[in-house]
Amino acid sequence: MDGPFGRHQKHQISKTSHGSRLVLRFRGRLVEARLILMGEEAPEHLLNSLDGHLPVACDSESKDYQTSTIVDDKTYVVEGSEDGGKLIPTVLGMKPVQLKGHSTLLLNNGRILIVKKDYPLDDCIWFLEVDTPFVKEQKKILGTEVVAWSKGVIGSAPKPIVISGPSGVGKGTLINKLMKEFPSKYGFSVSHTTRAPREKELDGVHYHFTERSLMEKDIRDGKFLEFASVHGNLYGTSIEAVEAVTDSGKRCILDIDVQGARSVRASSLDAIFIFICPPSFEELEERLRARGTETEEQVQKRLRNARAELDEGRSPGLFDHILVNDDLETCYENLKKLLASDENANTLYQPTTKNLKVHVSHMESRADQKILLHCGTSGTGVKVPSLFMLDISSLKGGAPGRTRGLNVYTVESLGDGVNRIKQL
Ligand SMILES: Nc1nc2c(ncn2[C@@H]2O[C@H](COP(=O)(O)OP(=O)(O)O)[C@@H](O)[C@H]2O)c(=O)[nH]1
Ligand SMILES: Nc1ncnc2c1ncn2[C@@H]1O[C@H](COP(=O)(O)OP(=O)(O)O)[C@@H](O)[C@H]1O
Repeated sequence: MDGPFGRHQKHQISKTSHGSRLVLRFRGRLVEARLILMGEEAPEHLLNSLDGHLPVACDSESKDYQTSTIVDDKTYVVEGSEDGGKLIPTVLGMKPVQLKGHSTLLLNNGRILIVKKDYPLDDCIWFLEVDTPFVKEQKKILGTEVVAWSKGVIGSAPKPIVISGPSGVGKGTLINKLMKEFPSKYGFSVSHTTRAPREKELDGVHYHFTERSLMEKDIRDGKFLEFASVHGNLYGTSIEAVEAVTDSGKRCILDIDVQGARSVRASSLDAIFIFICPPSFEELEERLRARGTETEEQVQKRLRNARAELDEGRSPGLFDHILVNDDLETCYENLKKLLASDENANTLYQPTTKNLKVHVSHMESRADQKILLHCGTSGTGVKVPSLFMLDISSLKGGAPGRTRGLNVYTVESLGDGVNRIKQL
C-alpha cells in the first residue's frame, strides 16, 4: 500500500528512555534504526500523525552513523563518512560534503529525503533519487544500477529559457541584447564544446573550450544535463552551468541546438522553449556569410543542417514559441514580451534563509507531505524560531542538480495546543 511518504512499511514503535526505537520489517528482514527525539518537543497536533512514515534517523554521537532505506527489494545504505556517501551503484550528481548525523525519509516518488544534522537550513536538505524517471533512463543508458544526488533548495527558481535555431539566425545577437539590457535578471549558461574558439571568443565566457576525451569522460560521469554532436563537434550543457546561474537568482538562458532542446524537454528541468526562424533560407545564408566566422566548407555544412533543424523546430510539441527574426528590433521586442508574460504567469516564492542562523537537529514527518525540522541556534544569542515546517508537496526539478520548490514555514507555539504557522 502506498502512503503519502512512500510504500507502507510494517513497523512497531516502542518507547525507551532515550527516545523511540523504530523497527522496520520488510519482506521478512528486520532493519533497526534509532529515531532520535531530542531537543524541543513538537506541538502535539503536529505529532499525531506518526503513523508509519517515520524517518529513519541516526545518531551523530555514535561511531556507526549510517542509515538504511529500503525501496522494494533494495536497501540503500548512506554512510556518514568524511568522503561522502558510500554507494555501490553509479552515483550521479554532486554529493553532499558531510553526512554525519543525517536522517532519511523515503518519499513516494522514488526519492529519499536526507536531512543533515547541525547544518544551516539552506544547506541541510538533500535528495537521493533511486527510482525517478531520470534514474530509470540513466539505468537504461549506463546498464548499471544508478542513484543520483540533488540538493534541496527552499523556494522556487525562475524557469530557464532554451533558445534554439539554425546557425546564423541571430540567437547570439538576441541573447546578447537581453543580457546587456537586464544584466541582473538573466545569466548565460556557458556550454562546453570541442570546437576551436573564434577570434573574439573567450574561454569560460562564450564556451568552455575543451578536449573531446575530457568532455566524453565528464559525460560518462553524469556531469551533463544534455549533449549533442553539432556540425561535427561535441557541445553540451553541464549541470553546474545551469545551476550556477539559477543559484545566483538569475534566469538562465541556454543557447543549444534542437537535439539538445529535445534532451532538456525529457529531463527534469522545467524550462520554456523558444525557436528562432529566419525570414527566408536566402537571408539565413546571407547572414551566415556576412558574419565571416566560418570557412566556406563550414558554411555549407551549417546550411545543410539548417534545413533539418528548421523542420524539427517547427514539429509539434517541442517548442513553446516560434519567433521569426526578420527585423532585429521587432524580434527582440517580441522576445521580451513573451518572457514578461511567462514571468507574470509564474509567481516565485523566494524566501531568504541565508541570514537565518539556525542549525537543524532532527526531523519528523507528518502524513500530508509536511516535515518538521527542529533547530537550535548557531550560538549568536539572537532569538530565532526553533521549529520549522517543510512542505514538499510541490517539488520541481531534481537530479542531477537541484530539487527546488520546497516551502518553509515557522511554527510558533502559542500555548493550549495552538500554533501560529507562517511562511518564511
Ligand atoms: N546541444 C547543444 N547545442 C549547443 C550547445 N551550445 C551551443 N550549441 C549549439 O551548437 C550550434 C553551433 O554553435 P556555434 O558553434 O557557437 O555556432 P553558431 O550557432 O553558428 O553561432 C548552435 O546551434 C548552438 O545552439 C550545447 O551546450 N548543447
Ligand atoms: N534580424 C537580423 N537582421 C540582420 N542581421 C542579423 C539579424 N539578427 C542577427 N543578424 C546578424 O546575423 C549574423 C548571425 O547572427 P548570430 O547572432 O551570430 O547567429 P547565431 O547565434 O544564431 O548563429 C550576425 O552577423 C548578426 O549580426
